[in-house]
Amino acid sequence: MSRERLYLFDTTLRDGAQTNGVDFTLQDKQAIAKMLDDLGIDYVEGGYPGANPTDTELFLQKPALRHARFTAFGMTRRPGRSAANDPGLAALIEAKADAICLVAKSSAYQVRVALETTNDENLASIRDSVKAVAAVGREVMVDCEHFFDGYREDPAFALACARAAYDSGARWVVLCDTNGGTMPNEIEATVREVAKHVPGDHLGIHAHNDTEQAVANSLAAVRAGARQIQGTLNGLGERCGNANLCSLIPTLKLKKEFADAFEIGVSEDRLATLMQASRTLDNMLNRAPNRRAPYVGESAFVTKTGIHASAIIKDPATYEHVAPESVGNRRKVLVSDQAGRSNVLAELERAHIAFDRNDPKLGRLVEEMKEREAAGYAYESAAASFDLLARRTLGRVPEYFDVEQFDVNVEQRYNSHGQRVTVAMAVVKVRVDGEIRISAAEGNGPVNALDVALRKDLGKYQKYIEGLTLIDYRVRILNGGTGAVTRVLIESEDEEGERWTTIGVSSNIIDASFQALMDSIFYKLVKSGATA
Ligand SMILES: CC(=O)SCCNC(=O)CCNC(=O)[C@H](O)C(C)(C)COP(=O)(O)OP(=O)(O)OC[C@H]1O[C@@H](n2cnc3c(N)ncnc32)[C@H](O)[C@@H]1OP(=O)(O)O
Ligand SMILES: CC(=O)C(=O)O
Repeated sequence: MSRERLYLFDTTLRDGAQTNGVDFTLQDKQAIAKMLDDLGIDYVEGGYPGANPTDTELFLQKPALRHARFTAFGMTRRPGRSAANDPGLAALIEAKADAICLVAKSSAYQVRVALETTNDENLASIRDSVKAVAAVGREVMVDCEHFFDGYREDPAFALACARAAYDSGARWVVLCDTNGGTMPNEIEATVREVAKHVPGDHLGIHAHNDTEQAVANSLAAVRAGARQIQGTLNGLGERCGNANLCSLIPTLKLKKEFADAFEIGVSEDRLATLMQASRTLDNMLNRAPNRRAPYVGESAFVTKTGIHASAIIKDPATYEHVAPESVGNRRKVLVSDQAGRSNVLAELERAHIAFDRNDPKLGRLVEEMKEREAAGYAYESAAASFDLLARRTLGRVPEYFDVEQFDVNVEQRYNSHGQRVTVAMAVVKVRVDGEIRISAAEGNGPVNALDVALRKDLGKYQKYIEGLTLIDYRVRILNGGTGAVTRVLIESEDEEGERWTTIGVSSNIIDASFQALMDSIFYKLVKSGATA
């Protein structure tokens, strides 16, 4: 059975740039355009030439794309002006773009209130603008702004706007749920009606996510006949965002209903780079990735419960709707108080710690881990500490050194300039190979002072920890009041760039930090193959 072509239009660089907190540089836009092209997107909307210097420059230096049509966005001519005499339209026509997407009002209310003109003038503006762009040989499409709200209020006028665009030569008439409040059933019914007047293979959908249904609305429009979907990477976009292409693309590729009926420009190989694309965008914008994002989020294929883990190990399909590798993600089985032997065995396997399923020590490890979790440990976030716990249960961690005593002091005093300063000092007494070593250090806080003193002189082990740095320190108070317990998580990195997290729990923050610091050093020694 032959499949119909469904076109993907990315507006990360235009609607995504309308997200508060997002500010692309020219170089960001060029790099993202290339990444979208590599992914197999059909249209990449770069921005609005003439609206700001970055976008104007982007369209002067049009990025060289191999597959995608580079698209410029802008308004139809202003009311009361001719198309030939409209500077905004002129800037669009002059832009180096393969396609031009014009935004036009398609709601009588918006025409009256926002444009302050008549319905007839709005229709004339659509016709004139589309013809002016088509006359210079560009592919033209029209974003019918507020289409669904407009159709609810005055279907004949909304349809007349869509028809004006199509009849004047628009390749695509894109129906926009601009305010993002339309429900999927209404989207489907409306697109079905519109498809009686404008052929479906000329209809597109642009959905906003204000009711968390932009993806569902886009799929509903496709069911009703639309053949172009507009969206953004990671769902960027004005207010609550646009339809998320990182959810839509795998759904279109992997879900039978769509995969059987449609072909998209993203190949299976490129689909496997989707998570990477999602992360690259987050990194560029300095945004923390959404762990719970479908398909590409860090938690999308994670399980921490014993019942699920035991089944996943037998067959991943028991608890996974698609294979994580298909989108470049991976399966993770975590160890926590919800875990059973299967989670623990999976984690041991990941850490290359040989453990016999029938070894009674496995039961002891699970029990000890659960007791510690009940006391406040959270091994799902501290795999290195779990690794040490498991090795210790097997008697495989040498007693490299012993801290016999430590002392931490925090003092506020005046410096020689008469300024009040807070100084932390730590002294650590360590026994290495039967020999006592005492080190002292100052730090910008008590934990820093303790860390520096502890790592100052570990005798024969010093060479293994020279490249060790602490890169993150997180504290959480687990229950308030006088009985509070402190959980400390420390992230470390070594000279090879490997990172690991260790944990400490105590009613005393210094003690909790000390446990996490010790685990970090011991983990590094084990990892380096140091012997006692
Ligand atoms: C739904 C969407 O996401 S649409 C995209 C929205 N994105 C942007 O607006 C970002 C880029 N915009 C800009 O840089 C500026 O708004 C510009 C350069 C386009 C225009 O700036 P200005 O000339 O200063 O106008 P301003 O922004 O104040 O107002 C927009 C004008 O466009 C008119 N307008 C709005 N939509 C349309 C349209 N589809 N066709 C014609 N004119 C329109 C408005 O009526 C308003 O006219 P007015 O100045 O006579 O009141
Ligand atoms: C065009 C557009 O971004 C919208 O109507 O939401």
